[in-house]
Formats: sequence, C-alpha cells, structure tokens
Amino acid sequence: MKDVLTIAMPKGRIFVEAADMLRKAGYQLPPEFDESRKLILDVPNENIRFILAKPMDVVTYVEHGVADVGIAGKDVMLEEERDVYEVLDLKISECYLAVAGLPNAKITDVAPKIATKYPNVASSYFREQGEQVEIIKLNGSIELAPLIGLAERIVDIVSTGRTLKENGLVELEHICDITSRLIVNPVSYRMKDEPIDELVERLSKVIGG
Ligand SMILES: Nc1ncnc2c1ncn2[C@@H]1O[C@H](COP(=O)(O)OP(=O)(O)OP(=O)(O)O)[C@@H](O)[C@H]1O
Ligand SMILES: O=P(O)(O)OC[C@H]1O[C@H](OP(=O)(O)OP(=O)(O)O)[C@H](O)[C@@H]1O
Repeated sequence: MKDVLTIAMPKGRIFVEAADMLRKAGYQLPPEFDESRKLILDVPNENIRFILAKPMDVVTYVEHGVADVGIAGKDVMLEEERDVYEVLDLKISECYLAVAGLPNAKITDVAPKIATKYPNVASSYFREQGEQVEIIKLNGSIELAPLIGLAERIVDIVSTGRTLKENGLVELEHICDITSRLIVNPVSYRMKDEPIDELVERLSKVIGG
C-alpha cells in the first residue's frame, strides 16, 4: 500500500479554482467535496487526503509536515519566510498587491500610516522606496481604513478593482503580481517524491493547456 499524499487546500476563493484544476488534471474528486463542511476529506482511490484550511494557514500545515503539499497565494509566501518549497505557479486566483488611497490626499505626516493585512510586504516595500511609514495591521476590510481616518494609505490585494472603486479609492502604486502556488514540505519531497512528481506533472499539463 502506497503512502497517502496529504494536500492542504485553502478554503474560500482559491478552493473552487484549485478543485477545478485538480479535476482537469484527472483526479477523481467526489462531487460532495465542494459543499462539504468536513475539514478532512479522503479520496481513497486516488490515495489522497485533503485537509481544508484558512488560506493564510495552508503554509503552516505544510511547513510542519502534517500536509505534504498545499496551495497558497504568493502574497502569503511573500509575507512570511517559510521552510517550504514553492514548486509550481498554478496561475490561478490572479490578482496583485498595490498601494491605494483617497484621490488627492495630502501627505502631511512624517511617517504616514499604512493599513494592511501584509505588514512585512508593506514594510519592505516602503523601505525600498526610502519612505518612512507606520504600519497598521488589519485582518480584512482594509479599504475601510483610509475612509475612516485610521490610515492615509493601504497595501492590499486588487483583482477587478471593484472594492477600490466602490469605496472611492484609487490605486497609487503597483507592488507585484500574485497567483497561487503549489508548495511542498521539504521532507515529503524526498519521502513521497513519486506521488508529488506525478501531481506536479499532471498539474503542469493543465497549466500548459
Ligand atoms: N479579490 C481577489 N481576487 C483574486 N484572488 C484573491 C483576491 N483576494 C485574495 N486573493 C488570493 O486568494 C487568497 C485567499 O484569499 P481569500 O480572500 O479566500 O482568503 P483570506 O482573505 O485570507 O481569508 P478570509 O477572507 O477567509 O479571512 C489570497 O491569499 C490571494 O492570493
Ligand atoms: O479588486 P477586487 O476584485 O474588488 O478584490 C479586492 C478585494 O478582495 C480582497 O478582499 P476579500 O474579499 O478577501 O475581503 P477581506 O480582505 O475584507 O476579507 C482584497 O483584500 C480586496 O479587498
């Protein structure tokens, strides 16, 4: 009996695209997979176990080796340096990180406040720009911060631009493009090289069209 491969899947918006991609790669995922509230789902005929985690936590499960592989946004990978291998750009959940704020806002502070879910990315970005800022960490609804005076600017994900637009904010600087990545635990990469190589190969074919 071969070792089971544990895959950490992010709940939320990446899940749908990732599940679709796995199906296109020929993995037989049961239909109830998409609606279930279960956090561990076994697919015995594929020798795969899926665990469902918050997108920001996927990398933690993989780093600790309780999941062999996982799917995580590049934003999460950039925010914290982790001991995992990033083996494939899945080219799904495309978006980008940007600086945004109210139009024509005057910068009066010596160190303007920047609200973000990504304090490390934001700090490095402004350090590279040679700009002194004060970072305020938030967990969501980042666009609210400049509207209510918590921060002058934000660093956040932009996809369609709808959230910025509907809140009267404008994009000021493009930081970097983001897509989801396949990440692998370094020990699993050695111990379970066969199923991992197969997964990478099958997913690569889907990406390549
Ligand atoms: N608007 C978006 N469009 C496309 N991809 C996005 C968007 N927002 C975030 N992403 C990508 O999807 C990943 C997961 O985002 P999602 O919003 O599902 O989770 P989260 O915000 O971390 O968690 P939650 O909203 O459940 O607290 C992000 O890490 C990023 O890579
Ligand atoms: O450009 P858009 O297509 O409008 O997408 C961008 C929005 O999507 C994400 O928020 P999310 O929906 O994850 O909400 P939250 O960060 O407030 O939890 C991101 O933080 C932006 O707010």
